[in-house]
Amino acid sequence: MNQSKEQRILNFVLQNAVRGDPCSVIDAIDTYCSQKEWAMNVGNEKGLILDKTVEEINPSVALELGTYCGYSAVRIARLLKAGARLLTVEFNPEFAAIAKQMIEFAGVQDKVTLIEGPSEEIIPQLKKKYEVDTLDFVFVDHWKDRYTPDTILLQECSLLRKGSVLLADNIIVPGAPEFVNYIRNNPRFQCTNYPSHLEYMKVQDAMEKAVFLG
Ligand SMILES: CCNc1ncnc2c1ncn2[C@@H]1O[C@H](/C=C/CNC(=O)c2cc(-c3ccc(F)cc3)cc(O)c2O)[C@@H](O)[C@H]1O
Ligand SMILES: [Mg+2]
Repeated sequence: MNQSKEQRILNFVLQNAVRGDPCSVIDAIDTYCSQKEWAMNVGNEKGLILDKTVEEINPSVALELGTYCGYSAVRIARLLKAGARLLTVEFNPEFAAIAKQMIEFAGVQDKVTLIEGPSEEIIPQLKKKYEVDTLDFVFVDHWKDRYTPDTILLQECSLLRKGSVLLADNIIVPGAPEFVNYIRNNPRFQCTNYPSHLEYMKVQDAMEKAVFLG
């Protein structure tokens, strides 16, 4: 059975990155996906916006919706302080298996809890099953039509506190118009738009930061 693109990305990392060096893993994925096969990793340009947001917040507990191959999980986890943790949710078993290996190779597995399952099922479990009180940071990068329902679900589950920060990818491409409308017209969120480009392309994209006001 021939390999998947995600398997080819992982193989390229295993052969070209340095075990235990998250930056080499990030660079290897970006090299492969810009030169060989495009893939929907947040990439290096939007990745820098993600880095700056994570560094500004310095979260103790972070959540990612949509792990895919683990590129942004490695990006986030490498910046977390001692004792801080990232919970990342992925419902495709094949992608979860790839991401698990990617996270372990990068050496950030002690900071990352990869949870296999759909976000709508996992979010309500975070408090009791995953011992989360509230989330300091949420990176939203899964199905674009799920951004709004999951943002509402996070609020319903009392997982956001005054100052919790959401950062959403792909505001322009593929776009999340319903989410943009919801979050920018919601008085409980303070929004900031960060224009950028689609990963590995010259196409315009953007990220949206939304601070929960409590
Ligand atoms: C059902 C909702 N709940 C979910 N719970 C857990 N994991 C979920 C969920 N949804 C999706 N996922 C996973 O998140 C990932 C999906 C991400 C969706 N992202 C995109 O579609 C996307 C697409 C593009 C893109 C841009 C331009 C194109 F021409 C083509 C594609 C760029 C991006 O940066 C993207 O993030 C997958 O790994 C999927 O299995
Ligand atoms: Mg994305």
